[in-house]
Amino acid sequence: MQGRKIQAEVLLAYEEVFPVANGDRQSPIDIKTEETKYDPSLRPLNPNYDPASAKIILNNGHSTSVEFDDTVNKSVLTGGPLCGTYRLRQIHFHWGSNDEAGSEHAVDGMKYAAELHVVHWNAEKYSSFVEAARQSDGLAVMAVFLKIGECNPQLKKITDRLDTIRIKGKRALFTNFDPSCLLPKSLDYWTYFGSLTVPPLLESVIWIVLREPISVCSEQLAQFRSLLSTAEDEVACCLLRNYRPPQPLKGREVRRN
Ligand SMILES: CC[C@H](CNC(=O)c1ccc(S(N)(=O)=O)cc1)c1ccc2[nH]ccc2c1
Ligand SMILES: [Zn+2]
Repeated sequence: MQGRKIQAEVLLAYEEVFPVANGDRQSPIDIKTEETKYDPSLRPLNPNYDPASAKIILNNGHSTSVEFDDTVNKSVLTGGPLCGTYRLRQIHFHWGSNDEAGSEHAVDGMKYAAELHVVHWNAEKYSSFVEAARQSDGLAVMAVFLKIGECNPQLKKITDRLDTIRIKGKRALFTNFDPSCLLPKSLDYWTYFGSLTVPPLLESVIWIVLREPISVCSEQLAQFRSLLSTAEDEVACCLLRNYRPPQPLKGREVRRN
């Protein structure tokens, strides 16, 4: 019982530091497909990425990300639920300590093995990512579920580089990469208003969750788990899981195209 008491106290402290953690539009959520609403005004998604925008692959201690040059409108997302042009900033992944869980969003209570996030910001209205991250329509994140199955040859371009960035803070050149290669055939989606799923949990994200998953094999997930959450001078600790559990919907609507 002692453990539970401490855990509750830690959780309380966390919510005191990040009151928004209890906000009205927190992410991720469990998408109850029967309650989603078809919206004929939703347009097709139109990702348009230039592989030359890819710059580096990074281990930031809580995930691995590929960072893109977001100083010009070279790689953008338009269409879908979005008004205007959202500029690609980075992609990153969430996974679990085993193949049974690891995605952040769930579908009718079911979790996938992992989840890819493609992060964009509203460069039409705001002058930087950090400024956009404080606005209710500042960010647009496309989420793609990773389902256990065949090894994914496109994902291999990323998992094959993870051994060069095992330690937190490590980065390596990573260019000539178009993240569209990680998208499923169908770009059908659900969309809702939410937040970052990592502190500072800012409520500035228009979420676009693709309905069709892509494949990943156990060996590729094991490579993600072998990343370290610790820096050079610290005792090595593997990044076994980095997903936030689903948060209360608080009356929000989830629309589908
Ligand atoms: C504004 C926060 C940001 C760091 N965090 C992120 O970029 C981020 C992006 C996406 C997601 S998810 N899982 O929801 O897709 C979670 C976190 C960030 C970026 C630059 C900064 N410079 C100073 C502070 C600072 C904070
Ligand atoms: Zn994420």
